[in-house]
Amino acid sequence: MAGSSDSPRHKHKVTVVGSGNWGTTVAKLVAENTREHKDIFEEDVQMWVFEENVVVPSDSPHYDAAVGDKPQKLTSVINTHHENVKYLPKIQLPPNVVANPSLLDAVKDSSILIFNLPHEFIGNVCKQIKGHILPSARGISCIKGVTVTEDKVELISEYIGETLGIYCGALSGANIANEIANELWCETTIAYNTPPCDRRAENGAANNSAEGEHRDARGQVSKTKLTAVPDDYPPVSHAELYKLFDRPYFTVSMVSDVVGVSLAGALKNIVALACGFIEGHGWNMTAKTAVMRRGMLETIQFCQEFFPETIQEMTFWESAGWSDMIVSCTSARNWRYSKMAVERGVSLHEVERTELNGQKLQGISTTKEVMSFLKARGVQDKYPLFKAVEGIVDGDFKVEDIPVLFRQ
Ligand SMILES: NC(=O)C1=CN([C@@H]2O[C@H](COP(=O)(O)OP(=O)(O)OC[C@H]3O[C@@H](n4cnc5c(N)ncnc54)[C@H](O)[C@@H]3O)[C@@H](O)[C@H]2O)C=CC1
Ligand SMILES: O=C(CO)COP(=O)(O)O
Repeated sequence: MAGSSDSPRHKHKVTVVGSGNWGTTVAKLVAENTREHKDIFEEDVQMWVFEENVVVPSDSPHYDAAVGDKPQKLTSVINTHHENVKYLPKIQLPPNVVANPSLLDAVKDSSILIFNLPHEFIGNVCKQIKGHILPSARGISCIKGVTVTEDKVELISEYIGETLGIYCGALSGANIANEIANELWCETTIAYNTPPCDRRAENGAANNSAEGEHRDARGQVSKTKLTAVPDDYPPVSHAELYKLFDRPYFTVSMVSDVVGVSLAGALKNIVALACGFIEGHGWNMTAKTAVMRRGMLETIQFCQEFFPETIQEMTFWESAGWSDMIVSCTSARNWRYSKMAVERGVSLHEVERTELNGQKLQGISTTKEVMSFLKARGVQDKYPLFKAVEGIVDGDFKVEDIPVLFRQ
């Protein structure tokens, strides 16, 4: 019953969909919090693992001479040793992170779904779980990327929400997974617009209705009719999400601009590639800051051009904005490996294949998708840096020609 003062009968079951470098790190920090907030969340956190066979290295404390180099299921290694030896080695996971190779079983009855995998896989994952999740589930996307179909660009959170018929917010920030897994302090930004049908806590019980409409990323009334979070569950609003994600080493800032948080996180990967190319070519911080500045201008321009109703410029001063731009262009994977590609004179795909042990460079596909969208709209020349990055990836443009972009 709306407004009942009885404590909710259910707790939120949390599932992390994905178990790469960042997926496993987020599962770790969320599982630490579910243990501390047992009144709101079930303690165990399901982590869906794209199953594969792994060989535990002989220098790992989990190496078993009896097993030797025989490949073992990654889920079984994680559940036995509480370590993701492939994607987050040398980090102890809390025992309440439960690795699950079955996607449908991992999401079953979960009321909070955290999507955290490279963006190229989200379409297939959503296709599989559609119709198999709680209709009242709520999502948070930690994915940095966009979905482009012909001349339409969608935020990943928007795509997830529309495909699954749920509301989905976004988490993004200056976050290097290995640092956070080692509990080195940083900030992050979570964008979440509590749908009107869920606003019992904020509005004093009365207007929690069984289903309702909400506004999409463009500020329009969404075609998706939401099922409200039932009253026998704790609410899902800023307060609960803060408790789920904030750690002493992971400071969360809650905002409502899903567009700014999502697009800043996606587009900075294009700029990070440019900075890697620049440094690989032999230029240094002064050149890189010029590229960061230009990249941020094109990012803000993109947000204003395609999401003018909802974008909030203050978002670029959050961790998801300038902070992520700086960290990504100076120490993240897209920067590091694009620098290596230029230094070695090989393609980015080649470096990804040989150096990343299954991890993905999101900048490569994001550049392609964003450029295909801009070209379909005929506005690619308004984004000269993004265009140059595509040209360099394809071998049609030289790194040393980048300064030409800055001449009016
Ligand atoms: N690693 C980091 O420091 C950070 C990453 N992110 C973002 O988080 C998202 C996830 O990245 P990571 O966890 O770092 O991934 P990752 O690049 O470390 O790992 C790749 C993951 O993809 C999975 N995979 C491979 N083939 C698949 C398939 N066909 N279907 C489904 N999954 C498959 C692998 O099992 C693995 O879990 C990305 O959008 C990234 O931009 C955001 C902040 C920090
Ligand atoms: O998003 C990130 C830093 O905030 C991580 O970026 P990379 O995927 O390039 O490592």
